[in-house]
Amino acid sequence: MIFLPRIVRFLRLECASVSAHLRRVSGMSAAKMSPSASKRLRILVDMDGVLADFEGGFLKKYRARYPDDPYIRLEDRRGFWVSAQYGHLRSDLCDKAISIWESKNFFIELEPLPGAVEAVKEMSKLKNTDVFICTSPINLYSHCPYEKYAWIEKHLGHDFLEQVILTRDKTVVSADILIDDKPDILGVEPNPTWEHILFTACHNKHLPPCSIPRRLLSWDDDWRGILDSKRQ
Ligand SMILES: Cc1cn([C@H]2C[C@H](OP(=O)(O)O)[C@@H](CO)O2)c(=O)[nH]c1=O
Ligand SMILES: [Mg+2]
Repeated sequence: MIFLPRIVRFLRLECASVSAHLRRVSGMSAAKMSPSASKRLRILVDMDGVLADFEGGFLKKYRARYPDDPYIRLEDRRGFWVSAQYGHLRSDLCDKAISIWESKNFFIELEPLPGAVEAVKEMSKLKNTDVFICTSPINLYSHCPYEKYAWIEKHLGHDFLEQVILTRDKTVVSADILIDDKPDILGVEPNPTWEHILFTACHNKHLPPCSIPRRLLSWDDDWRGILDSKRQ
């Protein structure tokens, strides 16, 4: 009986060194291997342009509805607001562009961006990691908020509905990271708690590096490394 505490201590030390060894050989993140060793992270993941292909879905439906009007190829997109660039092309095209995302079924029918669903599912399973979808609805609320929830249920599962934050002002939400394709995320809070990671999209890929935050080029890029860098 007197040896029991020693045996327990020995086993604890052995477990710790085996775990450190496994981490070294597998290259696994600290979060996954050792929950107590790393900081808990709260991650906000934007929806349109990060999980759902807003730009691709828009162009497809715009061309189908207005086949005789000019359009902007995805490689020629500049600036976050689609309607602004269409309005510059020809003034009546601004309203035509808006009519696309104000239509029923626009948001629910958006395709997931490559790797997005897999990445968010994996991220949400990491130890010490809370993942929320943080998305802004359009003000015409007849379809968009409902369809955003329906999209999340369809692609990420019913349980993910617990993780949804609908807000027009992301600066008031507190988190460690916000992954978002909008270059300027402004609101009433001048100093949001999160670091903005700019998710590359057709409309922002030409911005000069000095004017923007850290980037995630796609879901194939090293999002795990970005999370780990915030746990230190
Ligand atoms: C009007 C417009 C909206 N959106 C997206 C951004 C918002 O979603 P999200 O916050 O998930 O990125 C939503 C409402 O503005 O539609 C664009 O991405 N480009 C546009 O031009
Ligand atoms: Mg977005």
